[in-house]
Amino acid sequence: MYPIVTITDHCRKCYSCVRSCPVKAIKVEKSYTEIIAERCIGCGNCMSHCPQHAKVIADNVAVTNEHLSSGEPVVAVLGCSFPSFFHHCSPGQLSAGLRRLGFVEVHEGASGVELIAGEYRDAIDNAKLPLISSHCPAVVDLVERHYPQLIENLVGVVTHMVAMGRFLKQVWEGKAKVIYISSCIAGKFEVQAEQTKGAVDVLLTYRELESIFKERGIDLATLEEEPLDGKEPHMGRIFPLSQGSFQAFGIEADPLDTEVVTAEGEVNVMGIIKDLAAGRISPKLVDLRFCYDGCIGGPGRNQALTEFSRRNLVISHHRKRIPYRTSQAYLDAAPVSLSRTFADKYAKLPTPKAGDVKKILHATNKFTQKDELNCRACGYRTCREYAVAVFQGLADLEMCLPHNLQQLEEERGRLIEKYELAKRELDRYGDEFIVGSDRNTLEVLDQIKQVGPTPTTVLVRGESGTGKELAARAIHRYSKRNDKPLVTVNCTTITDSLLESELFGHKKGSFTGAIMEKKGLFEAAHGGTIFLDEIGDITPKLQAELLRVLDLGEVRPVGGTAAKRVDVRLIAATNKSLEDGVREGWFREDLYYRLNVFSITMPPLRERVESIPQLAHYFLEKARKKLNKHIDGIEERAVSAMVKYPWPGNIREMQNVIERAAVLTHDEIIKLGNLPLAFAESYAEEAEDVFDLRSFKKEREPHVLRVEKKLIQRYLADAGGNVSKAAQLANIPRRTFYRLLAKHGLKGRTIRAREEAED
Ligand SMILES: Nc1ncnc2c1ncn2[C@@H]1O[C@H](COP(=O)(O)OP(=O)(O)OP(=O)(O)O)[C@@H](O)[C@H]1O
Repeated sequence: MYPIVTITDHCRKCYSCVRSCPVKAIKVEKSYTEIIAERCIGCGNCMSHCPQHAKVIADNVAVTNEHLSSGEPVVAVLGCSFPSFFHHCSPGQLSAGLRRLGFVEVHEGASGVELIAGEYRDAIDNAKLPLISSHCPAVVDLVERHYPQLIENLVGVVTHMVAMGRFLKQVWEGKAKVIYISSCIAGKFEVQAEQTKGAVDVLLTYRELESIFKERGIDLATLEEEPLDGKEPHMGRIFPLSQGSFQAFGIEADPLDTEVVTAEGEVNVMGIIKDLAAGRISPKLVDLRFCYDGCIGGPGRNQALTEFSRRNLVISHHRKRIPYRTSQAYLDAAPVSLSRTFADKYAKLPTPKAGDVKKILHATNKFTQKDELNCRACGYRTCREYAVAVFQGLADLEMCLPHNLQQLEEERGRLIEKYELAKRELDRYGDEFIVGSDRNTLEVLDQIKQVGPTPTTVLVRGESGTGKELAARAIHRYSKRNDKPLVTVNCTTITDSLLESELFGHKKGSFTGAIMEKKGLFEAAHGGTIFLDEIGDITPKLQAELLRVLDLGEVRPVGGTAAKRVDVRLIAATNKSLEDGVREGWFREDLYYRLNVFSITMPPLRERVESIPQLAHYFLEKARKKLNKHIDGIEERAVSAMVKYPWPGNIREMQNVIERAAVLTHDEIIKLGNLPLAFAESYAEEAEDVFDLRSFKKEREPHVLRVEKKLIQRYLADAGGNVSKAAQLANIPRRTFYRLLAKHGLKGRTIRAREEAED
């Protein structure tokens, strides 16, 4: 199993691991970062620096427990730095605890240091090349995986851990398992490496051991001390300290000696290795440890203690007397082979060709040296290093934070623009429909339904407030683009100079105030419809540009040369006569023909009189909702006044009049008195007409009656007073004739006789 694993759910891609990895052994996957096993040297930096604890040591607790319960003898070896971790108990108590777990013997790894000390002294004496110490497994991995040219410089001696393993296996004739307990992560690689395999069975960290004690309920500080096993080490115990290896190996070290160089910590070690690889230095021996503070600073160290305390604990352990029980087998043991070989494990990454890096830099908006911020947010030291990593498949383009921020900022701008557009639309129109059932309105609706689904440009004409914009919206709604934006622009509300940039966008710096590139409304409407209201008011320059857009289907941002393709349907509106414009020269004839492909004329409200009551109630409903006021309806007299009123401001005026009346009324009904004075006047005129009509009726009545009486008398006379005959002559029913006689107080023959007498 690989010694360091990623808990992918915990990884938040902060790139701390990328930043802290000295050898580019981290690959960025879609949602987490992963260790590249072939490149990793086990230094544990990625683990120590991960704020989310997403990189952890692979768990060896289970395998340890398996060995302990297998019935086979298992021997524990305590790494040299153990006193700086288990400082709440004595070594004897630790030994007792380990025995309780089932270990048959407990040794100190420091004895292994003393096993290899002689080998080191010999190697130095016989050195023909600058030697690199091989007791730090991270350094060995660094050379094997990244600087294979230095493999022959490595001292061909095993680490003290492997030395101990081999020694114990020999004494136990291979019948015991050896578990080494340490703070070193790289040691886990060494346990598995081909050249050192078999010496140690498991490398358990101090923390893992601590968790086993906890799990078993063993409190070390309360235990009776038990002796440790094997040969008691001496100077080997100071090996884990910074520069402790020379004393432990018995090598005279002079601080002024340039032949024997010692270095600890990533930066120093990397520097020396690079110098050696480049042939810049050639000392006799470089003694290296990848961890700062030597082996007491390993990734599995006790982090609650300072380096100073850890150092003191190791030194005081060295000075103390420790209970030991050394069996004869260890005293009689034959020497064991401590040599080893190394392998070339170099895994080459692809090298970018000329232009590859540039292409990647361009993709993250870096065109000049100044654009390369080298901010390290991606984890790489420079933008170029990062671009190379992208090329090598280790990093991806999304890791560049400044680029991401810029993109987000742009996206935010686009969203704000979209939001503003949508809000503007919603505020003004909501989901309004064309109301009205008069002949003219129905005709317009028919035209809208016909032209809507086609891609044809539409020119909507009509007086102000007749619903031209509403018609444009309806056309868009009936079109096949109704899932795409409808962008409306009133050409008179923006100054001429700004309108052009508003419509077509502008390049950064194209005019004062153009601090960043801006997309135009034509682009915002891409795929949908643009409605240009008051088209008769645009400048000749804009007319020319608009013609270009309509002819070529592309826009040219202000200050830019490159055109952008747009797919936009145009609906224009005007209340001006464009024909007059063409005649008088203020409107381009070619644009006029381009716009006037299909024209719809919105009738004025005075030509939709039949729909006035319906519209009035529709707007009352809207006002009621807007004002949240309880209003039942509109008084009959007020409706009549509206029907009579000429509505110069058309439907918009009606909407305003009703909303105003709804505000003013104190009753639950809108009355004539709530309408502007002009309505009361038009109502009074109508009332006067009615009065005149009545007086006419009054005047006419007596004349009609007189003529009617005379006629009846004549028919009666002609019929010789015979009523039936008279009715026949008059061609009306007899019953009706009798009613008329009664109405005028006449009688058949008597009438005649009297008439004759009168004559
Ligand atoms: N038939 C209708 N049914 C319902 N509401 C209407 C109708 N016609 C117009 N309106 C409303 O009247 C108001 C004015 O309409 P619109 O803005 O479409 O007119 P316009 O002709 O474009 O005006 P202008 O020429 O001044 O721009 C809007 O609130 C609109 O919703």
